[in-house]
Amino acid sequence: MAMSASFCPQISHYFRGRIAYPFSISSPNSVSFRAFSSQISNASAQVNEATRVGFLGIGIMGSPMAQNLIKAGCDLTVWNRTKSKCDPLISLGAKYKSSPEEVAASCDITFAMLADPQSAVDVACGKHGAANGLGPGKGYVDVSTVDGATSKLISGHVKSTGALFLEAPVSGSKKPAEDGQLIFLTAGDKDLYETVYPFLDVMGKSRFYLGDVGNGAAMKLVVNMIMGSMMASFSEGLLLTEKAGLDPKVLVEVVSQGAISAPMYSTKGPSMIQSLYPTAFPLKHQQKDMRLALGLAESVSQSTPVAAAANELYKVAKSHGLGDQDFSAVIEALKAKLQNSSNE
Ligand SMILES: NC(=O)C1=CN([C@@H]2O[C@H](COP(=O)(O)OP(=O)(O)OC[C@H]3O[C@@H](n4cnc5c(N)ncnc54)[C@H](OP(=O)(O)O)[C@@H]3O)[C@@H](O)[C@H]2O)C=CC1
Ligand SMILES: O=CC(=O)O
Repeated sequence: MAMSASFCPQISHYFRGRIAYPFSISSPNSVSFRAFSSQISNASAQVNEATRVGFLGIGIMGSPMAQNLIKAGCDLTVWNRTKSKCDPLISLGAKYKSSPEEVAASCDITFAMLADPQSAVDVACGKHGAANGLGPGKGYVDVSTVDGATSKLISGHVKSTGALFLEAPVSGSKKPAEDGQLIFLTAGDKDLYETVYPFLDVMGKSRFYLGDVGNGAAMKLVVNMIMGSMMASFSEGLLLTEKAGLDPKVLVEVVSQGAISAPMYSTKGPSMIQSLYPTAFPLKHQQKDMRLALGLAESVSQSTPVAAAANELYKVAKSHGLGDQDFSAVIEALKAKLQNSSNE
């Protein structure tokens, strides 16, 4: 889907003290909407403390996001499949309910941060799922990374109750989640976007409103497709440096000073050199995102050979039991390939 965007800072305007940039995006496939981007500061984020907020899915991302909502003074109710992960939040003042349905029934706005499409659908639409507790005047905000079709399915269930729906996947990992520095890629009910943006501002540093449900999911998948390919390529570079008799630590330094510098190389490179992969973004989720991004590309008949090759590496890494390690462990799949070819 070839898109053209015109970015017009000269018509930027202040939006409740935050810098906001409206800009138009049109696509030959008939998508035409006004995207809205806003850069924000957590310090100025003001939440309505009377709003009852729910949070479903207390994993690597959900836990710090929920913690930031509590710190901002939110009346927060949490649920997680594995209840023990809620305990630290309960000790910080969160309430607990024993099903997504009960959380949604007792809250005005419910956020969900689930692993993948299946869990996002189960939690929203399954037995005792959130949709059973939703109704007019309520909102459901799914911040999980899923594909557009899944998001539309969840939206349909939510909206059939009379509630509003917003998809809002995030770019940014464990540390940005802890620091309230996530980037929200939202789409769906604009009224709900207007209601929840103060809560997004507590958890993030910027937000984009991208129009119809599916556009936020698609943007997130494109970003993660690029990220997955970058990490696979960086892994090849680290191993090639070593094979060529050079110091990979110097490669990390050289890369950090040039045009291809990216925080991910500087933060993950040193531990990758030591074969350490402390989990910030689980490899199984990166492979899920590559798979969903390839599905998106297929749906618009775009060839993505680089991402397809990278996806194969993530699949190999997963098959070696590395799914719960950080996605930088993809380098181990390349090491295994090198080992196999040197044995031949
Ligand atoms: N980690 C990262 O850097 C980032 C992750 N994301 C995306 O955010 C989402 C969450 O990621 P993250 O927090 O890292 O992942 P985790 O694996 O740490 O957490 C996943 C969450 O989903 C829950 N879950 C999984 N399966 C089910 C199920 N069948 N029914 C109910 N709940 C289920 C887990 O519950 P339980 O605790 O019981 O297992 C847990 O709360 C993913 O979509 C990921 O792609 C987006 C940006 C960055
Ligand atoms: O989805 C992962 C991220 O770092 O963003």
